[in-house]
Amino acid sequence: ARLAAARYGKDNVRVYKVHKDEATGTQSVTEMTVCCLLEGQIETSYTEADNSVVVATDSIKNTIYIKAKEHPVNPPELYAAHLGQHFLDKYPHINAANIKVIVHRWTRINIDGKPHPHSFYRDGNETRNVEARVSREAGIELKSAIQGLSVLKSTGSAFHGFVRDEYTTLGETWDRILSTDVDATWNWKTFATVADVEKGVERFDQAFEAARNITLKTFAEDESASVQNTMYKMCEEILEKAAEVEVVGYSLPNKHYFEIDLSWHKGYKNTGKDAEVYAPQSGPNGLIKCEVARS
Ligand SMILES: O=c1[nH]c(=O)c2nn[nH]c2[nH]1
Repeated sequence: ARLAAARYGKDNVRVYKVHKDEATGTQSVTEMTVCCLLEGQIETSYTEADNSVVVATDSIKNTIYIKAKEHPVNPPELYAAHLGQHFLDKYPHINAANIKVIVHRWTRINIDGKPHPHSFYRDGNETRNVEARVSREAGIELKSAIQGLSVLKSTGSAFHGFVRDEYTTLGETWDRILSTDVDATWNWKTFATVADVEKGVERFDQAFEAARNITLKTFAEDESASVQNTMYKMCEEILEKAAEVEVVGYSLPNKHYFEIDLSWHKGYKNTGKDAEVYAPQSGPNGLIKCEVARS
């Protein structure tokens, strides 16, 4: 037998960092969950119980905290680049670091119309994520994402004209509920160094805001003919907005809401244009994926 692939490290490292603006007394907080997996000349730790090549996962966890102390944790793309590059700079036998940063939402609470200086609430399970691969071979590869942004529209969605054959029972509809959990990703051009990531660093927050706003606006305003077509429009707009992004992808579950025929009860009308009471489905769900690149 031979070792075909190997990477190891620490997962589920929860990190919180506060920034205190002395001048205004305003405090800002960031909470994230980090995974960091290393690759390199570590084969003998698997094949020969040679631990001399192992940077302990406990040390990797410590490094995640130290780098959060030494460097900004925002944007997460910059923190991930600093963290990954550290392992290449410190350990000659480590050739790649695979990092995932999941940033949780702490949104500032507005009290009587005024933003509170140090109080926040979790407005949804949506997260902002970054996956970074920092390697000697390729440099810094960054993939940003929005995950878990649940949306629903009560109309403005249709689905008709699809294949009808002996396997088809689904009726055509010109007016349906559309609901999904947004999983949007955008891949950046490769950065050669951390300095290159740092130069024009505002690009990352701008792309995140653009991707989130385009997703919500297109979802709301598009007279959707299908999940496929609506998500394609989102990708086109994000590519247009973010010059240094090479590929945009979406993976959208179609979370179905079924009409309930209540005509058995006193002839109640509750289907088609009279539908008001629906049965939200936990599964099965449609799952529609795409990746869109520049032509
Ligand atoms: O938007 C949709 N796309 C599909 O491919 C599909 N299949 N069933 N319902 C669907 N809705």
